[in-house]
Amino acid sequence: MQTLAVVENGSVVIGHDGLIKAVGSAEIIESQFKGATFDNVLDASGMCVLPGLVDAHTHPVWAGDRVHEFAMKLAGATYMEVHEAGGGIHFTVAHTRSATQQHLLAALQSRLERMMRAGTTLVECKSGYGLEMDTELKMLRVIHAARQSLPIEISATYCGAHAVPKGKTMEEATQDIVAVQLPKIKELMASGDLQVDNIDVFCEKGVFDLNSTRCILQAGKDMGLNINFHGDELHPMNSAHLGAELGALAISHLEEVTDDGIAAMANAKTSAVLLPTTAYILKLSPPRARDMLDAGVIVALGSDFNPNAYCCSMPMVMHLACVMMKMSMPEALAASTINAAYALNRSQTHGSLETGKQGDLVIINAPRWEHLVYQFGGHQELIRYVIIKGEIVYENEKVLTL
Ligand SMILES: N=CN[C@@H](CCC(=O)O)C(=O)O
Ligand SMILES: [Zn+2]
Repeated sequence: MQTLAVVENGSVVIGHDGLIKAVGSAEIIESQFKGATFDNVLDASGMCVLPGLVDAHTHPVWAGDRVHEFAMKLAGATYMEVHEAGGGIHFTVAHTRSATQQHLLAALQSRLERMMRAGTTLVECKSGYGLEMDTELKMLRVIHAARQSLPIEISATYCGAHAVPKGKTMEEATQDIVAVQLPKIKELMASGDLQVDNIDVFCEKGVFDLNSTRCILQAGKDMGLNINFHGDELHPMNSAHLGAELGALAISHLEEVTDDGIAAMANAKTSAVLLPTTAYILKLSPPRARDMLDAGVIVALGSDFNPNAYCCSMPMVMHLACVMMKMSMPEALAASTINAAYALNRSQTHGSLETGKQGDLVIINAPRWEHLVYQFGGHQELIRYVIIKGEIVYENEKVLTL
């Protein structure tokens, strides 16, 4: 992760199938493609071409913002105090349950477009503000519809165990998920009505304990979903051990992971999806990225976009990861591209500029790629083009000239 393969004076060729046909020295590629005709040629002289960014953790389908709770937290309330008082996830659940599918889709599309303008070309999107079958399905359908209407690529996650719904015990909620919700999702996946990739649980004191988490994740795995869950965020829960044991692809947060948990994840090749925005907003001690990297854990990053952490920008996440979690800029970029693709089981096709992979690019108007991390909040002026499968999905004519 420390050594990125930076090509000076490079070219990249993307075919009509959206895949990279060649990448490397411009001189070699020019002679290789002599006489070829191209639909479009972009002159990126003086600019940098990076792989499209991958956001490995978001909650982008919801109604009702929580700006009032931001004020409460600034005044000293903790995340769990707000949650236990019926706010937090419960507030968003009430608003999302009563929102129409159409309203949720319009909100999701505008958030995804915002992410795309910040360079994200592949994003994980969770359900989890329904906590009962109808609303969870409504959210998954909205994610499915966004996938069909926008070029940004989506990895969909069922997160019906995001909180214990009001009026149910944890055991009852677990039973409902395993015996009612997951079988229905399985049926809709089989008929092609839904495409769900991952299963998630918020494994936390006062939410889902280790046993319930195990039971839900195992049931999801049995129907072919990748395990990708919230663990060891506010309290050490042994989530890392559980994830390693179940063959989880990813565990998010991990602010409170133990040394043993880190070793178990490294051994099992379970990636850590670290979310600096959450630690920043909730004033948590930042996840121990350095210890994880030193132990050989596959570290990825995500924006954690949700009504608690309203951030759509992976460049800002990379900056925070460097400053708060002591990651280097190359590590932050690898964590937001190839490693984030790994967390979503897409590293064979996404996350780097290699022949045969998908032609997803971010082109910035700066002489060094590091500007994308360094210019905090400056991505709107820096990003010149965003390209997905060889198509320009965002073009910004107002880029700054340095
Ligand atoms: N920790 C649990 N879930 C989210 C927060 C969701 C919310 O507060 O609405 C997270 O990843 O930070
Ligand atoms: Zn989350």
